[in-house]
Amino acid sequence: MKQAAVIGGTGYGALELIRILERHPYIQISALISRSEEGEPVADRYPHLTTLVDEKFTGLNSGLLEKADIVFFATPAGVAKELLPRIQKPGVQYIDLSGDLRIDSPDEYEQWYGGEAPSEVLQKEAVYGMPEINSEKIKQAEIISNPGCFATAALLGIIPAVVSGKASQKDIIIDGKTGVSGAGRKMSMMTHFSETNENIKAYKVGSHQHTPEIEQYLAQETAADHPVSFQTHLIPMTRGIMCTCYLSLNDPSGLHETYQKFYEDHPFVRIRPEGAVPQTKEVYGSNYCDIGISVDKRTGRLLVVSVIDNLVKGASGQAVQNMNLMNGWKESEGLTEIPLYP
Ligand SMILES: NC(=O)C1=CN([C@@H]2O[C@H](COP(=O)(O)OP(=O)(O)OC[C@H]3O[C@@H](n4cnc5c(N)ncnc54)[C@H](OP(=O)(O)O)[C@@H]3O)[C@@H](O)[C@H]2O)C=CC1
Ligand SMILES: CC(=O)N[C@@H](CCC(=O)OP(=O)(O)O)C(=O)O
Repeated sequence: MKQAAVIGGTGYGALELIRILERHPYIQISALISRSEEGEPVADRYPHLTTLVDEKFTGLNSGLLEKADIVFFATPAGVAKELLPRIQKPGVQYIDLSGDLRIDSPDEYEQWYGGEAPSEVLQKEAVYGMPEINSEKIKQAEIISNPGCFATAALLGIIPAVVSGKASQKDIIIDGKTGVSGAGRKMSMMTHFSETNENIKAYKVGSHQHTPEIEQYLAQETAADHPVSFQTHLIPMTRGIMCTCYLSLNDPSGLHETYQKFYEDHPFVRIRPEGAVPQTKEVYGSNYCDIGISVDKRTGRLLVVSVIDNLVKGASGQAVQNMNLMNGWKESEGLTEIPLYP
């Protein structure tokens, strides 16, 4: 049994971690750390956890953090890069759900995230936690930089076609759509019911922070560097991300087999039958990324539709998948939840 602590205890990512970790066979939660609800019984604040979670939220300095073998940062960008070096202890594993450690170039970090880039030492120590492309490095890592939610759906959708050379890495278009829980629990006009209900809006036009992440890890897989066009839209639903990706085809033969082969050893990526496209509801509450591919013969383009639950495969589920690999446990331990339907 290992002890896990979660920092940022009252956010959606943390609450999703609690949901998964409470049923994980090798994990005991030793600390749920909150600045805003310190001392409060978790289940009083979040009644869906009644009779399931006995712990209280604690402060950062309660002493409980020191007992943890694994520390999750479910905090906004800017927190882990400051706090992690202050609490870091040898032998403890750290998994950051934020974007702090995902971008190699300090200039790019500052351009897309704002604020000062993390220290080079910390950034270099962190391994990008996308098990489908990086599992060997994850197994050796002590610090994991958990991928962004859109970046997860987009990269898993695009990589097999581009790495195999079946589609071009140039001129890729990614149309991303997300439910409102992607914005976290904090109040904002962006996610106000009246502003989102019966509405669709494009946001962060030309400035989404996952753009350099998608470009960087695509480049790492192919050794070629090309910009992508990436645009996000807010949809009136709670959970779910869909990335519809448009790529120019080089060779349409054997595409479906290429995708199946690429993910044959990866339990959380499911390739739909040829021509079929997945919907966000079909992965709701689960750690799956479902991918559908279709060839548009008229335009010579490949259409890839990739869906995830932003809080599971897009955040906390993928974080637990990484934790499993880091500890030599079965990759799917604690993550076998079947999607909720309808
Ligand atoms: N929501 C999603 O779908 C996804 C989120 N992420 C990333 O995961 C992280 C957590 O996201 P999410 O849970 O949605 O965010 P929330 O805004 O819901 O929660 C973040 C929590 O962090 C704590 N917090 C807020 N500000 C600070 C601060 N300045 N210092 C320390 N703690 C702070 C708060 O908890 P408390 O008051 O209890 O301390 C807050 O509830 C973010 O970096 C987010 O970008 C990544 C992928 C998907
Ligand atoms: C609706 C909404 O605002 N979604 C967020 C999701 C990304 C996120 O959570 O941020 P990280 O970069 O830390 O992963 C966004 O588009 O920025």
